[in-house]
Amino acid sequence: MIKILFEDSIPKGQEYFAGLGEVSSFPAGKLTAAHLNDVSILVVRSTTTVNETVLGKNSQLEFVTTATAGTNHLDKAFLKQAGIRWQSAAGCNARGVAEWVISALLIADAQHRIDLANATVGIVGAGNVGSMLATLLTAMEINVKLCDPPLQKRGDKRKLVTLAEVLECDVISLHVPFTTSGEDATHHLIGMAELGAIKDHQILMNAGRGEVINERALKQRMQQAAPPTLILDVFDNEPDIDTSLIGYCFLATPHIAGHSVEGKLRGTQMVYEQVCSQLSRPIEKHLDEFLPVIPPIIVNADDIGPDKLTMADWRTLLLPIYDIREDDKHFRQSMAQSNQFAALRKAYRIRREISSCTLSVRGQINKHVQAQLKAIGFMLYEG
Ligand SMILES: NC(=O)c1ccc[n+]([C@@H]2O[C@H](COP(=O)([O-])OP(=O)(O)OC[C@H]3O[C@@H](n4cnc5c(N)ncnc54)[C@H](O)[C@@H]3O)[C@@H](O)[C@H]2O)c1
Ligand SMILES: O=C(O)[C@H](O)[C@H](O)COP(=O)(O)O
Repeated sequence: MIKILFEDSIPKGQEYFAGLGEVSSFPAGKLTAAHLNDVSILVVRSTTTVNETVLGKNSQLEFVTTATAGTNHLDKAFLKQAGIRWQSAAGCNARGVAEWVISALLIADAQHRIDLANATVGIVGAGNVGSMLATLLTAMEINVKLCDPPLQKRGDKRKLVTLAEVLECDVISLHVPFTTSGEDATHHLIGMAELGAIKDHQILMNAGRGEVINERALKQRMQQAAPPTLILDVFDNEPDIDTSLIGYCFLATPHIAGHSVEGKLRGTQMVYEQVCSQLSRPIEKHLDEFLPVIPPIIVNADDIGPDKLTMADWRTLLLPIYDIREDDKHFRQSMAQSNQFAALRKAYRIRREISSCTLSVRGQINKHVQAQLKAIGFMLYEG
């Protein structure tokens, strides 16, 4: 019987994989060659590095998949040379990250760090996360600029701008993978020169990978006069991060931007389907079976406009679904006691996405507002 090994941080892993073979799990981040005896299929998340050191001379492994968007924990060159196929859960948590950015920007607007209604958000990386973020911001009628040289070279039809143009935007939001080779490598993409160009009226956000910003240069910049507003979800060298960086952040969270219930379960669903395909088995499990239903959210039309949605209206609608300040507060308090980065991530709370929420509006809202609410992802109850 085929052996499937999965990381124990994969939500509903047992429920999804049971029946597809001889299934077992290993503790997140603690994979050893001993776990891999006769294993053909390995399913991980980003805290498990998969390389020659871990796999050793395992000849049985045929397929590795990660229930995450990022793939920098997989040594792709080694896997190719060893003849082991790999896949990822591309796009699984794009909405979760985009909603994290929007929650942060609504707080920054409330605290007069930015005038969001008149701001331009520059997005570096126009892939799944960057595109989702652009869609949601556009629904809120906020200007966006997208920068993605690799996609530009591949003929992407959207209007894409340079990194220099993004560095002039009111918000600079990073959504690139961590890469170390090629002309578009992202390691320290934001270094001394770029940080010097970012002024105190601007916001710098990173929910990509910590290594994309040169943290030494970042700390220097934050110690200089007129530093920008800094919002970080990811850090260099996780989980052993430089905790002093948190003190420079307006908002900081422990790499949970994509940890919505939907984002994580979508990841499991995607890798499950890949394993089914690998084994030529039918897909019998579906996401809806595992997603708890949320009661409708009821708002009064008068409390949200009703003819035009302001940033205050968006706060009324969106912060009850996800308020980043709760994660920021918990992160700061926990890290002040000891470095609990990994533990905080493991025990992350239940957080739902806008697109799982039905909105029931009491009273009349115009067609334009209805369209905006749908465009940001709400299901509208029209009973
Ligand atoms: N914080 C979180 O919870 C979280 C969640 C999801 C993804 N991520 C990170 O964000 C990254 C992006 O996620 P995604 O799902 O959008 O991935 P994606 O692969 O869909 O998109 C990444 C985009 O970045 C572009 N890119 C690569 N190098 C670039 C460069 N030098 N300049 C500008 N653009 C560049 C690529 O062309 C691609 O379009 C992931 O690789 C992962 O590391 C973090
Ligand atoms: O790359 C991704 O998909 C996200 O960064 C994701 O949160 C990473 O996976 P995790 O460390 O949560 O297992």
